[in-house]
Amino acid sequence: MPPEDVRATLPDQAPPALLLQGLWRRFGQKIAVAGIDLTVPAGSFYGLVGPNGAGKTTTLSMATGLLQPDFGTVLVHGRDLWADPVGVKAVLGVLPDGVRLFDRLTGAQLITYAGLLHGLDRETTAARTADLLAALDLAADAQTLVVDYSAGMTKKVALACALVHAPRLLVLDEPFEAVDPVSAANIRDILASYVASGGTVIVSSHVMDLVQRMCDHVAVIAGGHVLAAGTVDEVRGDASLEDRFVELVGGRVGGEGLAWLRTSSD
Ligand SMILES: Nc1ncnc2c1ncn2[C@@H]1O[C@H](COP(=O)(O)OP(=O)(O)OP(=O)(O)O)[C@@H](O)[C@H]1O
Repeated sequence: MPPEDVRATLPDQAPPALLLQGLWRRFGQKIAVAGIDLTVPAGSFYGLVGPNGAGKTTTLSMATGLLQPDFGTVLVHGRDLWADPVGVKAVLGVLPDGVRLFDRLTGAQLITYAGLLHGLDRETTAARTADLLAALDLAADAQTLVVDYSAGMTKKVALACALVHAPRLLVLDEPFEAVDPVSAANIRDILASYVASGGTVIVSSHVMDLVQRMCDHVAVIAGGHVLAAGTVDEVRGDASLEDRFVELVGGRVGGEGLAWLRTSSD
């Protein structure tokens, strides 16, 4: 068979889980995101790293339907998010930064609410809520109001809400912030098995070591631009991800400043 006929018999290549094309966003005079292009392959565990104020949260907010871009397109598994936000959000799980939750509900009620909102039936929602509370070590606090949760518990219950409908793409902004090491390890296991079963995770983090160990792809962004993107090995080369990050981003200021802060007089 000639090669072109062979190609015709192959299924179309699956689109990436997330494709960002030419995303821009300005807040007043501040350009937070200045033309970001990113391809997140389906089935990847993708890290998004960058210094404070780099534009990570703004990018992820635009990628998940929380913030309208000034320009650019967002395709989730080939579907235009901003053309069909309701349809696309059905396959999307989001843990936004600085989550505002209905915190007068208990943890169990909040996860149940998220499940029902996504159209799950009551039985499935109840079973998944119990599973998630156990997996995230929240079962003992299932009947506690979320307003009385600690920062880490709040993060975990928000993650449960992002997972309850078994999305195809999970977008997590700083999921490990304020979370204790045991819970973090449990969350990493949950995410690793989710990816192994075909799901895609994109996660922002400031912890380079974690991203290097956990993710297979990474993008470094600063000043609203992508500085480097690809597999973790491609981006870091022979260095650690942390060293490569510092090399790309710069900004080390040395220890000479703040002389007034030194307590010794000599
Ligand atoms: N609602 C807003 N109004 C005005 N400026 C904003 C707003 N949101 C973000 N910015 C600005 O846009 C830039 C990018 O912010 P963003 O929160 O996306 O950064 P980030 O990479 O997530 O930072 P961090 O790592 O500190 O969380 C910053 O300069 C920030 O001050």
